[in-house]
Amino acid sequence: MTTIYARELEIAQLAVQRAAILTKRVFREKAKGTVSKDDASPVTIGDFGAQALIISALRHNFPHDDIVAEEEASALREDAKLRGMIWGLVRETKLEDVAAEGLLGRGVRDEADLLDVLDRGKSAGGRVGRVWTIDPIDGTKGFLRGGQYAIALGLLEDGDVKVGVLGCPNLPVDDEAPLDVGIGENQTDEEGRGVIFSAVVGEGAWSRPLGTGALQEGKKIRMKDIADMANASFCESVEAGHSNQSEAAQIAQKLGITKPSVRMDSQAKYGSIARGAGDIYLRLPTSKTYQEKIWDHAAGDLIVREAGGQVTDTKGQRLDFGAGRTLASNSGVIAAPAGVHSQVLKAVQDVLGL
Ligand SMILES: Nc1ncnc2c1ncn2[C@@H]1O[C@H](COP(=O)(O)O)[C@@H](O)[C@H]1OP(=O)(O)O
Ligand SMILES: [Mg+2]
Ligand SMILES: [Mg+2]
Ligand SMILES: [Mg+2]
Repeated sequence: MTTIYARELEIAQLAVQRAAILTKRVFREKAKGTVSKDDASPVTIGDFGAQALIISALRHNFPHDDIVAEEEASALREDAKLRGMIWGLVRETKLEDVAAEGLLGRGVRDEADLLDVLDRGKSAGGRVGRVWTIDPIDGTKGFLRGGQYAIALGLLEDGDVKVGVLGCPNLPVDDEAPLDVGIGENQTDEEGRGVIFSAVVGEGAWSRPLGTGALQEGKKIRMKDIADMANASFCESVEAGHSNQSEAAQIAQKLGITKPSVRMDSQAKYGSIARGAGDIYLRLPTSKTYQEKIWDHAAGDLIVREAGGQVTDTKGQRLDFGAGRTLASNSGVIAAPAGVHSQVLKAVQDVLGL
């Protein structure tokens, strides 16, 4: 199905699938080992564990590639209890399919190696060479409340996204399921939930069930054409601090959208519009100082574009993943089907006064 990035795609999907086994287990456990980071955002043993598993798979398969990952080990160096909990999870989490697990390599050796592995994600990124971006749990707040979250992995080459994988354990497998199935709180990993979206540049985007063994068969996904804006649905963050929801409502009204927005955590929004469950994703800056992180957008950006969408910031510029660890040259995100993107952008710019 794919040519030049076939191996990267396979390893990335298996690594995400294995990480999801760990995060689902943490979700079921009472003690999630939640600690607060410097910016007051939460991180759990699920975030650390998933990052360690993904990096160990990349270290084995692509030892020369750089990695930009959200988490780092400093909090664990001082905290033996937390470190021990994470090590236990990492050691025990394996894909059920022995051949698939074998492809991911030997894994993390011991607690000291766990810290080293986590700290391999400190690359500065940039415009040169191969750089993986990892968000081990995107939407940690969603994860904690039982809403949507995603495990996000992207491969950049010279600053461009070439491969994107999003594991969404709480989204319905069914690409036809309505956008508002699986949002809100206390989603459980009952039957019929858990999907992996993936894309390779120039080759399209796929969805497949998020399993626990070898990869299941994928289906091509496409965005829906919007024939009538009145029936379009748009999604945005649950968190009012992450995106300006009152401006988004004005933009929707200007476009003639009549349905209320669907609020969903994480890059599950990108996956949902890519498969046509929703139409438009708006993320409008709430502050002049917050810079979006590349791991929060790389996979989603490619999946939407390969499904027939266009993704820009509010200035109409493509997201610039070569700028470093953050999207320093961008402001906000507008993702929509290519045929209506310019119309949506114009409404955004009118409302924001750009
Ligand atoms: N002030 C902020 N503005 C925008 N996004 C933020 C802010 N603080 C954290 N984030 C990140 O926004 C993403 C969640 O997106 P959404 O709001 O669409 O669910 C997360 O990646 C979260 O990080 P994290 O990965 O730590 O959860
Ligand atoms: Mg975080
Ligand atoms: Mg994130
Ligand atoms: Mg995260």
